[in-house]
Amino acid sequence: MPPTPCSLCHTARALVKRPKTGQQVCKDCFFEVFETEVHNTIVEGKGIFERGEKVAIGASGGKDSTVLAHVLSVLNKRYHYGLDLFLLSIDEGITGYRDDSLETVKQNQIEYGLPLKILSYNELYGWTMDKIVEQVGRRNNCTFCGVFRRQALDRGAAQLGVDHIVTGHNADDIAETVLMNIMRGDIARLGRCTAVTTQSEDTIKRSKPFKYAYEKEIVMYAYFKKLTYFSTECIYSPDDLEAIRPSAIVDIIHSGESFQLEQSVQKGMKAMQTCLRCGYISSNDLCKACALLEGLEAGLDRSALRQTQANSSNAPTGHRTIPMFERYSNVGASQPAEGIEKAVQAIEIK
Ligand SMILES: Nc1ncnc2c1ncn2[C@@H]1O[C@H](COP(=O)(O)OP(=O)(O)OP(=O)(O)O)[C@@H](O)[C@H]1O
Repeated sequence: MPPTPCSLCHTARALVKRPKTGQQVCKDCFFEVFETEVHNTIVEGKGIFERGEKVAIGASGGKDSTVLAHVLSVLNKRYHYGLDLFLLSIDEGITGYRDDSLETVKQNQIEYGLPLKILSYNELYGWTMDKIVEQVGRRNNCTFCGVFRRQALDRGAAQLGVDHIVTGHNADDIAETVLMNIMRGDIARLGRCTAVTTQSEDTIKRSKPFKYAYEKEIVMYAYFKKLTYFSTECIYSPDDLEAIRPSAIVDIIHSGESFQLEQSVQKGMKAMQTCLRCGYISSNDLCKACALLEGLEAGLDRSALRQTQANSSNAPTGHRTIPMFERYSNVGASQPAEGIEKAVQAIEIK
């Protein structure tokens, strides 16, 4: 059988079938469409960046944030965005996982020539995830990690004097979040989770340039570009987390986008304030991280999760606390794993 020609350039041999469109394309055209689609997401509407903006890339060393760092560096030069890019990594303190992935980020720092800042949970909260899991067990540890990471990224950005954080959340992640919010009936989050950029008063701007990028295509891009990334799943993630995957990813995102929040519902939603104890943005007297930390410090196990009603501005004597949040306090990278190779080979046209 003669080789299939690329459906875009019609000259080179098609090497892959795009998971997003089914088009059979050559490697160069795949790179080109992938990068152009990310650029389109970035410039759509008002655009997510402002010229000269300082932007921190949330860098975990995994495929998504590694490809994001690479593609943003490329697009920044190609389209003259004029961005000042940084890598920002949060070290959750997970032995045998984050310590290894941080080595990958350090390699990316050299490869992309971007400054890197690492901020650890230990430094910020006095707790590592290893210690938290020892105390609360594995079942609910993701709640602690998620709350702590969100705030740690904001604090790391503030220390860098950066006003904008971009993360590698992809279309599959967003589709999953849309479904979870529909199932939970969480209208407020449903409204927010499909936005490319989110920012409320006093919070650091967050954007997801990979909103429409399929996870499989991100993996393909990393594989064909031979990027250095870390491909192990978090050792504390529950086994069934990704067992159910939606197929019509973009359709789900679009259905989430079309949900409109009635004004009467919006009025009933809690107003944001700042945490009485650490000054971070919060909808309660204490932010979630301070409330969780108080439970941990009190020696509680899984019930620490329910201790979110604490509301005193003073922490109990002897408890560790989080430093005050100040926006402008301190202005101042492995081979693809076998599994990934197999996944790419499955969609490669032989
Ligand atoms: N420890 C971290 N430090 C900095 N940013 C992080 C960290 N963990 C996650 N992020 C950011 O949040 C995004 C989504 O994180 P998630 O845990 O869902 O990882 P993922 O889908 O495996 O992404 P990746 O492949 O980049 O690890 C990442 O792409 C990255 O931008």
